[in-house]
Amino acid sequence: MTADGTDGLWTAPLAAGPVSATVQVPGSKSITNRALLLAALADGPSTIRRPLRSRDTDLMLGAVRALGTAVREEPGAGAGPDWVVEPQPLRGPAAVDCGLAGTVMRFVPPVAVLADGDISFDGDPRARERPMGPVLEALRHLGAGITVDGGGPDRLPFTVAGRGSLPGGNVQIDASASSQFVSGLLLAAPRYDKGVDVVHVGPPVPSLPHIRMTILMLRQAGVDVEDETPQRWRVGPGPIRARDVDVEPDLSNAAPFLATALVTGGEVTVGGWPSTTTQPGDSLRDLLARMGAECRLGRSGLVVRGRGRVLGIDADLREVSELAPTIAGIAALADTPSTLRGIGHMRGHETDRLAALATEINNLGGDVSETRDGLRIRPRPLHGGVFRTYADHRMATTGALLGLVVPGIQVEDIGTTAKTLPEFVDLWTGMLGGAG
Ligand SMILES: O=C(O)C1=C[C@@H](OP(=O)(O)O)[C@@H](O)[C@H](O)C1
Ligand SMILES: C=C(OP(=O)(O)O)C(=O)O
Repeated sequence: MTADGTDGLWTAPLAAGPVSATVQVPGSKSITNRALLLAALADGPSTIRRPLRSRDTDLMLGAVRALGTAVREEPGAGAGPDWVVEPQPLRGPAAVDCGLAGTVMRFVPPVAVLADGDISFDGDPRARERPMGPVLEALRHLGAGITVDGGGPDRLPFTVAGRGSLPGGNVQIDASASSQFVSGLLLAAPRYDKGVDVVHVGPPVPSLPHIRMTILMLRQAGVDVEDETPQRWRVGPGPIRARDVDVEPDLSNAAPFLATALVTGGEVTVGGWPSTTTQPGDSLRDLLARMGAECRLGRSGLVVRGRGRVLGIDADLREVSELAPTIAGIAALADTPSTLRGIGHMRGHETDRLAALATEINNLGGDVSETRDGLRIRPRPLHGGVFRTYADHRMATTGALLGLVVPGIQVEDIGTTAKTLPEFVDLWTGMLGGAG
């Protein structure tokens, strides 16, 4: 069933005027899923406060529980319960459903090698196409036994033969398709006999802030991590200390809400914006300012104000590709052209996001072309129509953003936002309730 309960199409609400609102976005997917995994590997119980509840985090919860970890809910300060995680010896056999979650498919196999039995992995049809090879090759090199079901290329579905331990050590990896390949190895590495020494060899690694997030969370858990040499990360063996984690709001999920201020000439505040963070969404302050907004970080949160003009941008988004669909949506509504670069790896995300954005914006009358590693966007007046989403939460929120100012946009499968933000429709319509 879809949000409108009828034909699978959600009529995106048009903003009646400049939108003025304050929005609280739920917790970060990336922090929640790292915290869950580290808690499952830790030396004692811990609490995750204000975790994100969404499809991706439920899948990670399912994965750690399948491996034997006890997780119970407890009333907390957030909208939903906190999670109390009690690590247990990791056990197999078990089956892990990755859904379409990159964090589950890339972070859990390096942990599954530590279980005492076979752990099988599968996911959505699209998950079977997402890049996995370098992770499986690296794990085999570090001593793991992994068989791809059906004997095909290194993709889902596959089975990890958990043997209770892994030698670990030195490994080279091409992480140009996803930073998650590196993060996954680093998160499990303290529990390997020799830790790991990972060297990236290949074209640049995307989404480096997410690797910095991994390193920070490991260090906060008392793990020895060296990252002084570019493209090289070393994690020493040793305990992962149990620690309670407060999950920050998901700053990437804040993007379409803040973009609303820019494209409607209004003012939107996202509460609880951290003063320092490893989340790539913090770059919105710079990106939205370059596109014409005024951004102010204060006690109430991040305040973004539109000033009537929306400027195109020439930006390398390699480090912050989670923001690219929103930036592309703003660019399609701008007064001047944009070039988005450094995001070729987005062809391996929930869908081929470069193709999807170009196709769907062009279907509304836009002029977007794909380049080798990005998009060129020449603004043109858009018209209504169906905006297809390809099971991609960020396509869905981009369709909603365009629909604020282009009458008659219908977003297909708005429910796909449940991947990281099940409350999207409520938050969106709540935000517009304040439109003047
Ligand atoms: O480690 C993480 O939590 C993530 C890393 C990034 O992946 P890529 O490096 O594949 O872009 C990001 O796009 C994804 O949404 C979350
Ligand atoms: C790329 C994304 O997700 P995943 O963690 O599945 O890679 C994303 O959320 O934009």
